[in-house]
Amino acid sequence: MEWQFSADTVPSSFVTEAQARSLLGKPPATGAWRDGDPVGSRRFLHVGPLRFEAGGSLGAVRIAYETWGELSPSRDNAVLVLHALTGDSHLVGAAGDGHVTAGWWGGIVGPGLAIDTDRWFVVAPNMLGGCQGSTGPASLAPDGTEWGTRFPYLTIRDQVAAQMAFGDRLGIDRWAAVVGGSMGGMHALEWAIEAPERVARVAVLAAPPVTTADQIALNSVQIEAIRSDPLFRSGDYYDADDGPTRGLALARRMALLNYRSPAELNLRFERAWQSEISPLGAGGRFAVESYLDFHGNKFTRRFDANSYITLVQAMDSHDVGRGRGGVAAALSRVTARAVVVGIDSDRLFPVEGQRRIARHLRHNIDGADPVVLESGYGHDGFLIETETIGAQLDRLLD
Ligand SMILES: CC(=O)SCCNC(=O)CCNC(=O)[C@H](O)C(C)(C)COP(=O)(O)OP(=O)(O)OC[C@H]1O[C@@H](n2cnc3c(N)ncnc32)[C@H](O)[C@@H]1OP(=O)(O)O
Ligand SMILES: N[C@@H](CCO)C(=O)O
Repeated sequence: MEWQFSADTVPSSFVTEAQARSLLGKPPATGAWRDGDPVGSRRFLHVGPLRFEAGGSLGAVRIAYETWGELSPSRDNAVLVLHALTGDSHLVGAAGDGHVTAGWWGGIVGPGLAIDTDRWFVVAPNMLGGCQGSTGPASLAPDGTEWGTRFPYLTIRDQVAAQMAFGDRLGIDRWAAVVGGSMGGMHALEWAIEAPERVARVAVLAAPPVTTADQIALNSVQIEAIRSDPLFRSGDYYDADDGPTRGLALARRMALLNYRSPAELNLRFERAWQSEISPLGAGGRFAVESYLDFHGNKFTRRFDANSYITLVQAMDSHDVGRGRGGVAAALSRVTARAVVVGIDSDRLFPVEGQRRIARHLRHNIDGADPVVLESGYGHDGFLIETETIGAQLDRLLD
């Protein structure tokens, strides 16, 4: 266990596209990261122009993605895996540039695993608005500077529209399965509702049919934590030497409280006190505070604050029933064979949401019920409980 971070640590920030281009010796103009260019194990495709629900638009959109396995000659074995709020395209460790990283679903995707890459062609895009290669607020606009606050307001449906255009460019008319957890589960649900003819199977893990007032409230204090950091500079911080790392780290601490369960935190950290690194002499911190600080600070090195706000607001927009006659009517459009998984200790997206989804799906493999996993890990159980989550995906794909 490492203890090197304190609440006062000022971490180095997320690396923007402009900085990355400079490090790679690429000219600071927009247009690099051409279609098919590999960067590590990532590739890129451009789609667009796209118009968005709230009225904004983007002339061109870059989608970063990774794939595993082989597409069959009849193109009928493609599985789309959609990541959660702060995830990315990197499902499985790869040695693209000699650097091996674990990937966020390494226990689920791979040869002989639940999503068996000897059988399925697995595609994982980074979502529109993100900051791991796809176009987002930290990407360069046509004028060569970051979009920043000029980036359009996005909804979950806008992000799925971008994923559909991406699927078109890949030449995949129909997915053998669309799988997503948390925010990725919102996307998966939208796919199955909006384009039932393109989705043979769908897995919705730890995601709700609508983002509730309670969940919007949890998101709103996180957004405010970022905005109230003076270094946020109303969103125009890309040219500054320092950014809103303190506000972003605080937002992540708040979010983490909803990602884990009270029982886990109590069991794991108890009232343990640590004073080894205290800057206060006689002071110190509770171990759980140190844990939150650690994750808050670590997060600022991989995520952009404007992107975080864009994605959280997209989650707030989620309501499968909007303009479709309500939740039940929307869900009744789904023709895909489905599995819906909830986690009993999830305090972010409680099981009641998954019950509501399962109740209205015509081809849910468990009838009117979701699968409810018993796990102490809370919402993050869909990332941690790979054996039990894998078993449910296995049932769907069998
Ligand atoms: C699809 C997607 O959602 S992708 C995004 C998923 N990734 C994330 O969310 C990134 C943040 N990470 C996490 O939330 C978690 O690591 C998970 C969900 C991925 C995995 O959970 P766990 O295996 O339970 O990891 P846990 O939350 O215990 O974190 C472990 C880290 O906390 C550190 N830690 C644990 N206790 C303490 C403490 N008291 N003080 C400081 N640091 C601590 C550990 O040293 C370890 O550090 P490391 O990441 O450098 O190895
Ligand atoms: N740990 C996940 C939780 C949200 O589902 C993430 O950061 O994306």
